[in-house]
Amino acid sequence: MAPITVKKICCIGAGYVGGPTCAVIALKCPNIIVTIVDLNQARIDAWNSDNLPIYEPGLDEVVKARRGKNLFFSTDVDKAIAEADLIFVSVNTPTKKSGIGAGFAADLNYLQLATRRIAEVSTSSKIVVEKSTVPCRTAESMRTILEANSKPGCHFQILSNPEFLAEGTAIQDLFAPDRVLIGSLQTDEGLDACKALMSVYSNWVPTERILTVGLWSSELSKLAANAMLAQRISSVNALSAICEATGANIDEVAFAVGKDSRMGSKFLKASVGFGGSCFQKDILNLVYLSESLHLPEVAKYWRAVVEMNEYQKDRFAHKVVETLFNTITGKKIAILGWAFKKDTGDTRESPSISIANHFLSEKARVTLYDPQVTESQIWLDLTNYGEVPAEPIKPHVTICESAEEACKGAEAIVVCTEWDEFKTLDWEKIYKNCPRPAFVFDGRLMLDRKALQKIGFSVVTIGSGDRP
Ligand SMILES: NC(=O)c1ccc[n+]([C@@H]2O[C@H](COP(=O)([O-])OP(=O)(O)OC[C@H]3O[C@@H](n4cnc5c(N)ncnc54)[C@H](O)[C@@H]3O)[C@@H](O)[C@H]2O)c1
Ligand SMILES: O=c1ccn([C@@H]2O[C@H](COP(=O)(O)OP(=O)(O)O[C@H]3O[C@H](CO)[C@@H](O)[C@H](O)[C@H]3O)[C@@H](O)[C@H]2O)c(=O)[nH]1
Repeated sequence: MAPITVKKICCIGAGYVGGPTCAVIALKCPNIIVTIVDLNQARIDAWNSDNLPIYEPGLDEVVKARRGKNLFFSTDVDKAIAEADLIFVSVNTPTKKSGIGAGFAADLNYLQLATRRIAEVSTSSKIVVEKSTVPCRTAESMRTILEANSKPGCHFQILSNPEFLAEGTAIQDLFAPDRVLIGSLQTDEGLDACKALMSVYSNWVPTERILTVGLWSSELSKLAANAMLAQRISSVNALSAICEATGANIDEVAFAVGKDSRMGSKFLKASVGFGGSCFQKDILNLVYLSESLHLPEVAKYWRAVVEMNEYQKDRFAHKVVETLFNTITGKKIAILGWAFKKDTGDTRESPSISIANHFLSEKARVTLYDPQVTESQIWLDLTNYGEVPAEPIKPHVTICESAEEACKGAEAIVVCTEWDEFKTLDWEKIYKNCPRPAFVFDGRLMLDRKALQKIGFSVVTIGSGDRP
């Protein structure tokens, strides 16, 4: 059979993954027409404007370079599907909120609706690529849906091509990925489809970095990668508690451990806990998968990674209360950083949310500052998207335009996100405007502890105890 040439790509889902990934494909493959579609009109309007819907360093330049040339954003989902030879399905797969598996299993409703739409509007054969993170063997149900609803003569090949980009570094991750993983059925048709997708990536990714495996291995590798990354953070965070109790220092321990070439130094930064839309969701998904496969010990093992993360967030919030002489009622507490990590405006599962809720439940007055998160997003998070009434908390929360404003008069300054600008704040000036004793809680181990102590602050850091 002649090799399949990909000329038109459709990406369903213009979110944190679909947008950047397919914008980079458009940049690197000027001969391919890439159309990114979404049902959300406001999101598509933003992609077509000067104010992109997500903040990601380097993304503006990529989009501006190709938009209107071979990169298009549209809500006309059906047209883009019908015209494409290859379709990325990059829709959200959140944790189920109700029904069987609630709180653990992935909600595959968006994925299945998109799949059904592909079958219904396609008048020619297509390669359908699972880009969303899904449980192992999802491709099988996608195939059943496609085959049951397709028109005569339309054939679909399904590939798994999970995305490994991290927010905040998405563009550099996409430009130079550690690997691109493609899973396919090991049939002639499956392998041909795999070659077609490889030909897209090989426009910029070295061949040795494009890994081809079976479908189920590819699906499971994505969950496995996230579970093992999160496990490292929970391990280092568990050790941070031992450091605080013994006088050891977690940065020193992590440095020493990470020097072992079998382990490596990355992803060993103790913190207030991991956040983001993926780690917790994907581990819970793995827990559910393990339970469904009657592997309770395996499920218990992975669940502990999430439990340790909850413990770390609670432990940090408790430490603030304890240090402020066991009460923060009526006290002003400044939270610096609302995003789940620096260089993104994304707040999904951000530890700042749990920590702020903890302070509010203790009746503190909370001031907040984040350089990228909008005030309306902060309110959505604080009210759990409208599930918690805003009125009772409104008088206790102030969202500020700068870190300095948030810190003015605060009895404690709590750093929750490692934004670079927090390192270079005018800490002397901030100190002058704080009541005494003035506390800084560094939940990211990012500030110069000695310099702050010299100014007069009492500094409490995750993973370093007071014992000499
Ligand atoms: N965010 C990340 O860093 C990241 C990284 C790797 C993988 N992933 C995975 O990628 C997937 C997408 O994540 P995201 O963060 O981009 O989600 P997102 O919520 O930002 O974007 C998903 C988009 O899909 C749209 N959508 C849903 N159903 C649709 C349909 N039937 N037709 C058209 N549009 C539809 C939604 O409106 C939304 O805009 C998830 O499975 C996630 O686990 C995310
Ligand atoms: O040493 C570390 C590293 C990270 N974090 C925290 O862990 C969370 C996740 O960080 P990161 O993994 O950098 O960002 P994500 O965008 O969530 O990316 C993860 O999740 C994506 C979605 O599946 C995957 O594609 C990526 O490979 C995977 O790194 C954040 O709250 C970080 O602050 C730490 O606390 N310590």
